[in-house]
Formats: sequence, C-alpha cells, structure tokens
Amino acid sequence: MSAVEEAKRAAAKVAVEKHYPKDARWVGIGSGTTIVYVVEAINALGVDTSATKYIPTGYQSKQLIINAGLTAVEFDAIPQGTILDVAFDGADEVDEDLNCIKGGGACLFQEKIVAMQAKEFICVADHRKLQPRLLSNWKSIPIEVAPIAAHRVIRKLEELGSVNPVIRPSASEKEGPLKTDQGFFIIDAPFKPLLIKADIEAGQDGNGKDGVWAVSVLADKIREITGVLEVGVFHGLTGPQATAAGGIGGQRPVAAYFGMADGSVAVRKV
Ligand SMILES: O=C[C@H](O)[C@H](O)[C@H](O)COP(=O)(O)O
Repeated sequence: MSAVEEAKRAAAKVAVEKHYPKDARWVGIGSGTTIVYVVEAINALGVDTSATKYIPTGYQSKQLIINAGLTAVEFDAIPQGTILDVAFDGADEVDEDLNCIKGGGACLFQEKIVAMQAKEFICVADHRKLQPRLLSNWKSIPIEVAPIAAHRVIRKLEELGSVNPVIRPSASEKEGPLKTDQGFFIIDAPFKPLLIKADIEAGQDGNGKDGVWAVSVLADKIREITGVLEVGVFHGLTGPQATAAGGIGGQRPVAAYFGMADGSVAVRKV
C-alpha cells in the first residue's frame, strides 16, 4: 500500500474511533477513495451494526456500504425528520476555517444534503488536502449543473472571474461530458485562492475585486446562478451554531482528520 493510502487509512481509523457513536442508528457515508477506509474502520470497531442504517451519497458509496455487509438506506427513504448521528466524508481540500472543496470525484450534491442532515459532519483526508486556503493546491471548484444550462453557467462564472471554466469530460471522449449520479454535468471553475476569516479580519476585500473572493461570498454567488444544482464548496455555519440558526449540523465539518506523511494524524476542529 502506498504512503498516501496508509495516510488515508490512519486518518479514517482515528476519526471513526473518536466520532462513531457505539449506538449509532443513522450514519452518512461519503464518496471517494478515503471513505473506503472509514467503512473498514467502522467494521473494525466490532460494534453491533445490525440495527444501523448507512446513508450513501451516490452509487459508489452505496456499493461500498453493501459490500461491507452493512445496510444502505437511500436519503429519500429515511423517515422525515430523521437526524443522522454522524456523517463521514473525504475532501479535495480543507482550509484553516474547515471550509472544504468537494466534487473531485463528481459527487457533491448528495454529499452536501447528507452532511447537512447529520448532527456532526466529520471530514477524513490525507496531508495533500490540508491547506491554508481553498484553491491553494486544488485549482478549480467543481459545480454540478443542468446540462441544458452548462454554457450559460460557464459565461456567468467567467463574469465572476473564473478563467477557463470547463465541462468535465468522461473517461471516453465519445461518451461526451461526465454525468453525475443525478445525470447532471460538472463544471470545473478555476479561481484565485479563496480568502479565509483571518484575511477578511486583516482588512482584505473578499467581494471579487480583481477576482479575489472570500469563501462564502463566492460560493453563494455561484449557487445563485440559474442552472446550478450545487457548488462543491462546503462552508457556513456548523455544529451548535448551525443548530441555533435552525439547521442541523451544517455543511462545514466540525472536525477534519488528516493522515500525515510521517504516519501521524493531524486534526483541525472548529
Ligand atoms: O466527488 C467526490 C467527493 O467529494 C470526494 O469525497 C472527494 O473528491 C475526496 O475524494 P478522495 O477521498 O478520493 O480524495
């Protein structure tokens, strides 16, 4: 196993040991390569999972749950008002404020609704994802859009300062653009690194001047474009603040665990 895979596995083990409630009834399971180790770590806990329902965030996630011998229940099949005990997921990048970029594997819409339905959203990743600001290393924001509106959305993203936003192709050119679990397209929109709270407090302007945006300002602007289903920036209130504002746990994780190159696990918490 490569060092990066070892790092993902180490982070998943710590995150699950710290945040998986032994009597969990409803657990969100994200998408990607890191989440595989989260499911492995859940099974390794040795707790009784027979009464627990695992909510997938897409096709890959659902197959992962089923193949691990756990019970998958689609998001639209959970009883109304159900609050998930916890949701785990990976990320493409996490900043100092715990805002995340997600959607590198074309899953983001279902991941967001599952995260927002959970009391606690926990992020698990390797050291490459740990950055001071979003778009430091990962260069573009994945945005899920209705195919018919894709070119219109691209023009609007350019107006916001994105340079060369593109519709993500599928693996085979003849199949055209990649389709999400919703049958939508993904547009990858490059922007300059996004400002965090400390930058704004230090007096920087995050309102798009010279193409420089604060995380939530840009995420909200993109989401307002007609044709956009969801944006792969997870931000805003989280934890008790989200609950106090009438939400559940919010879309920003309360904690993120990173497997480091030296074998240790680093954590960022709100
Ligand atoms: O679209 C994919 C999801 O947002 C993933 O959670 C994200 O891309 C991280 O994936 P991985 O764990 O493979 O790095």
